[in-house]
Amino acid sequence: MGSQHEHIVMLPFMAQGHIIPFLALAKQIQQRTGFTITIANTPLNVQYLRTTLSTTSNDSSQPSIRLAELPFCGSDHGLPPHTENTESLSLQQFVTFFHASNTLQAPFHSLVSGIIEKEGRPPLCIISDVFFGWATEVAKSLGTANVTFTTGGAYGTAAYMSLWQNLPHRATESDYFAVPGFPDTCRFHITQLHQYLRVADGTDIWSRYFQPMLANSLKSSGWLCNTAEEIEPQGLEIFRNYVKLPVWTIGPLLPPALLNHSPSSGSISGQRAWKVPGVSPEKCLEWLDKHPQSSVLYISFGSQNTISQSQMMELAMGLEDSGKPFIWVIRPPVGFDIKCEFRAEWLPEKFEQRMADRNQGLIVHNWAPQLEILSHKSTGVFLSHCGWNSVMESFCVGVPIIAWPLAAEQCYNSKMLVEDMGVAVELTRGLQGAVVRKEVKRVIELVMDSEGKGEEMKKKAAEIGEKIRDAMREEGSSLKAVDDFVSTMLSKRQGY
Ligand SMILES: O=c1ccn([C@@H]2O[C@H](COP(=O)(O)OP(=O)(O)O[C@H]3O[C@H](CO)[C@@H](O)[C@H](O)[C@H]3O)[C@@H](O)[C@H]2O)c(=O)[nH]1
Repeated sequence: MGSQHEHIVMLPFMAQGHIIPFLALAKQIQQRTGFTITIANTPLNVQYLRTTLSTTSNDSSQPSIRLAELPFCGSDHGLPPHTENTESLSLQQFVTFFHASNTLQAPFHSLVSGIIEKEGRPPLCIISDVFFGWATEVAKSLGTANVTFTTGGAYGTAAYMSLWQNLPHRATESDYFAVPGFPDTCRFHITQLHQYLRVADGTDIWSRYFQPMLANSLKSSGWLCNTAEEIEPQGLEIFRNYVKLPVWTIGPLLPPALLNHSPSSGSISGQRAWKVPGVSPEKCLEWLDKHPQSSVLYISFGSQNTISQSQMMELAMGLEDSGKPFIWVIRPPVGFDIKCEFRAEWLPEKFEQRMADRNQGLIVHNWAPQLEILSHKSTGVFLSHCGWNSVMESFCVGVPIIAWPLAAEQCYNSKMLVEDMGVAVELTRGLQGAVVRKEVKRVIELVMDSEGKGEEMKKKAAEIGEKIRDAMREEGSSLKAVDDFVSTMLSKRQGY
């Protein structure tokens, strides 16, 4: 399709949950068009991208995905040195990091100018993260188009945008409230708002980042959304009505090995660079091999969230009481430096040893080979914070979810999974949410014991998995949307 010499520049936000789908999108477009793609990011993220590209790719398209470094120095903004990704942030550093990310605008402008100088014309378009609203200004000043990519789903992104753009929210604890853009029958609860959003009024430090960023991204030429028409039709209707711009549903962007996975094909392997040493994929897989089919609960709160120490204790006790096998990825609890070493005191006395002796639990520190674990036949349920990538990865292999949303749009993802899709049960929400060992045990048993609710959720997860595979097939809706997006950009080129 189109000219081989077209060039697209991509700018993901500096977070694993954003970089991973951006890279998958770059590969998808590159393979379908032969265009050159440049992914711009800060040096450490570029290093990760380079390693991932060299680990996972054995095709000749590689040289056409270029990586460009944008200078960024965390310590200039009061952040610890080498802070370039949300995975290394403590909770209170997030807002500083978000504001600091605005300083990438000037180097990004220079990068795109340099490309124009070299190639004699602007790139076909800039695909920028929803968190880099200023990319619309860069694109406009350099005579190219800007398309915003949300790495979340449609429902979650629409709720997130509407809630930040329609401040304040002053419902009382018992109150449900309407959210502009959502049907009146679809009410949200105050506990579904992150603590920052509950007090935001447009003048606070969080609103001062989010409001202009979202307003700017609504000035782009259109949106790419990491979902498929078949997965969340209502969410897409709400999202399209909200942004009032073309929306291409090009996802969910998952590794081909996961999309082609079947229960009989065994766990997939080697999909990503190893970010932080936790435990080797081999050790996880060996451990899983020792457990019966669908018997293991996998627990992870994604790449940037964690829970409180008291919640961690209750979760551990509930797990032990349930007797179910589990793999639990543990990041330091709230209040501890995110880079600090694992400490046994976060868990009940001798918990890790006891779980190992009984072969009940495997604790993984910081980062696990998630795709390998989810695609293993022994994994039956995922206790997840409901980051969109985790949700899609889980359904792709037919694994239902116990939801514990923590931040960003996760509460809205969870709401849709529980209320509209019936594919998750919510254990609790946020850092303030009550977690009691008895309830942990009850919910685990409800979902993991094969009769009734658990069985129904598993069936629904597998159905969504089928929809994902359909959308991502050659003639499927999502690949058609990629082609349509590229054709639209090519036909618009003359207009810029
Ligand atoms: O130990 C780990 C932890 C994570 N991952 C991978 O990292 C990604 C994490 O993405 P996601 O599940 O979406 O969670 P977050 O990292 O929290 O993602 C951020 O970005 C998402 C996409 O915009 C949002 O939906 C989330 O709310 C936001 O927190 C997934 O691909 C995981 O497979 C691993 O491989 N190993």
